[in-house]
Amino acid sequence: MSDPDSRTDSQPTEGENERLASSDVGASDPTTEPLVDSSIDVDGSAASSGGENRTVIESKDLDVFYGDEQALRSIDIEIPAEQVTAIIGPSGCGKSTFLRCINRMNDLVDAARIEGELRFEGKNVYDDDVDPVALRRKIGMVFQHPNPFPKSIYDNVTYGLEVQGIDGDYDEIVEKALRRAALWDEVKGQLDSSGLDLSGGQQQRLCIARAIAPDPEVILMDEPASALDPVATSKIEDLIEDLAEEYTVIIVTHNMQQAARISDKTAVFLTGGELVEYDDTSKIFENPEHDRVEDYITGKFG
Ligand SMILES: Nc1ncnc2c1ncn2[C@@H]1O[C@H](COP(=O)(O)OP(=O)(O)OP(=O)(O)O)[C@@H](O)[C@H]1O
Repeated sequence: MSDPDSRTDSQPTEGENERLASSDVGASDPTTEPLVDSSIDVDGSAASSGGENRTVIESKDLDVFYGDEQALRSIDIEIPAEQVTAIIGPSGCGKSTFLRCINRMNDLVDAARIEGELRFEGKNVYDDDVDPVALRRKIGMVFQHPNPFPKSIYDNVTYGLEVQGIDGDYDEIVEKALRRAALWDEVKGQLDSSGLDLSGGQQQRLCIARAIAPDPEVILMDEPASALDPVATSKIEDLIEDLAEEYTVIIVTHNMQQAARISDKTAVFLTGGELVEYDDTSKIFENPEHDRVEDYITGKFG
């Protein structure tokens, strides 16, 4: 086991809130080493054209270590565009670690070391010429606990646009993002109110609006509903399914019913950081290939 004191949990502490929220919308983190200047060509790559089920995220032989501890082992996966992919597995199997590799959030963890490839639109995001800030504009993130800034609802949504220097009609972008996050009707008369005055479920939808305002291609969600009540959870689940019409959504969840309800594909990670099975969600839940996966799905362990 790794030293618990050296661990930065996948869930941000209060003090890390702004730092991570800045990162979820692509802001530079001044507390880390300078990031590479050049930009990833995320718009023009040949890999970005293609039909249904084109691969957006692909890992090849991906290993992740925290110090001497290996958290992920030789992960090979191809994640399709505009679908919901769920990542499930018991606590500590590396789900959040994998998610954080995709938009290089692990750069913020000093002890983390990555080997192998993690491709976005065919480009290895760990190449020297990739700018993590540009990458995070294309790959937004939503965390377990809603983490709006202590700013107005409007400013929460525009935050990522400002830090990334994105021009445009902010009023229009804010309305579109809030509509997309199924929050507009509830907040349109109070855009100047603090985001912190919203309910937990509304705060999480505000964080989703903040993540989609810069117009990403991929949205990563780390247990986005686990801190919410059943009604708020149901709204977030409906929203996730809607978002997949336009975005590629990758969600870590402990809730197997949730994975079965909302995802198209499911990846099952098991203890030791292995990806044991990855397939259509119906196949994983109805007829998995591996006994260990069946045991996990049926609650024999985990
Ligand atoms: N910042 C860190 N420093 C050191 N070890 C870490 C760090 N983050 C995660 N780990 C270790 O890596 C392994 C995988 O952790 P990770 O949080 O990715 O698992 P998980 O499947 O998301 O767990 P959970 O479901 O409990 O959130 C665990 O052994 C964990 O202790």
